[in-house]
Amino acid sequence: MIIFEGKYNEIFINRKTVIALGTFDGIHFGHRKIIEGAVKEAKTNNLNSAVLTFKKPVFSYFNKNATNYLINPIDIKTEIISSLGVDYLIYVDLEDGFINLPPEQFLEYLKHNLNAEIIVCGYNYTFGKNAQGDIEYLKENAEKYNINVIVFEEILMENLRVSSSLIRECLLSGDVELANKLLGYNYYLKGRVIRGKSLASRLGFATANIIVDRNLCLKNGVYITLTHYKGNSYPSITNIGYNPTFEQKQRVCETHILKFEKNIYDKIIKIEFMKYLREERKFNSIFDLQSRIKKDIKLAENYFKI
Ligand SMILES: Cc1cc2nc3c(=O)[nH]c(=O)nc-3n(C[C@H](O)[C@H](O)[C@H](O)COP(=O)(O)O)c2cc1C
Ligand SMILES: Nc1ncnc2c1ncn2[C@@H]1O[C@H](COP(=O)(O)OP(=O)(O)O)[C@@H](O)[C@H]1O
Repeated sequence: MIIFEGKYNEIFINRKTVIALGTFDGIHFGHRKIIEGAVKEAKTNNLNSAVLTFKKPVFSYFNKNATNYLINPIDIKTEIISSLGVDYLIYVDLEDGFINLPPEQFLEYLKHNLNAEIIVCGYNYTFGKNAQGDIEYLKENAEKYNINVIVFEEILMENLRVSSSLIRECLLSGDVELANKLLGYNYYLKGRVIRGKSLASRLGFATANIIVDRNLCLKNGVYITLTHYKGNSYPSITNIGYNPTFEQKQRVCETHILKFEKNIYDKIIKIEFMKYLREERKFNSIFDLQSRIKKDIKLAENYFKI
């Protein structure tokens, strides 16, 4: 997969493309249908598949005070899109006027810069200045540019409409199980293990720490998780937040891997979130924190039946 990023008017693709359009935060079940649709259409018509998207949701660009808006960190978004067999991934900057393009210039851009033959999007896709462009506009006007439009209908799961905003709500309220169902995969984070406060010897539990974006829409607290390291997966327990007991400044994701004793500093780990257990709390002493973590570990052992 070739990745383009930056100013929209500096991006050019020579080959003819089928382009999936959307913000695709979460790359949930519905998003994957759209992207897989573009890949399939490209194969059938001997074209190249592309995804035109952004690194963060458009509303976070308009509302500079927005927090906790992001489902996927960017490397994970890229990884999932790549796994779907896409040829070109285009991350357009939100800062340089792209989202304010009048609808006809948007179509012109798709044709002249990105060589679009077919565009694929979801039923509620909007684009351009003040979201003036919608599916109706595309259907009526794309023909002038020799572009075919394929629209995917909404997807329901347990009578709920699968959407990024519903998944954000689930993750922010601790309902990881429902978020995982709607995503169609278990929510995960990935990162390089860094050095922390080196409290394991005092606390009795080693924790592998990775830095997380402060705007990830994942509720702070303790989770039952599955940690992947070097091709193996291990039951684990993870705290995400600011360690109020120690008044830490940085948001950290700390994982104690059960029945595991290895130095994994600087190694990449992947943490899959299975179940939210409790809020992060300020404890009066390390001893109190320690006995609560023992309880958390018991809960994880019961969950994994180990
Ligand atoms: C399962 C688990 C639960 C935790 N719960 C809390 C908590 O409620 N409050 C808190 O301040 N820190 C909590 N922590 C974080 C610990 O304070 C932190 O892991 C410890 O200070 C070690 O930090 P270090 O890895 O930087 O040395 C938890 C850690 C784990 C692994
Ligand atoms: N069961 C385990 N779970 C997580 N990390 C472990 C485990 N056993 C050993 N480690 C190692 O110990 C390190 C964490 O030790 P810790 O004293 O908590 O230090 P730090 O504060 O630097 O994270 C991890 O980064 C990892 O290399």
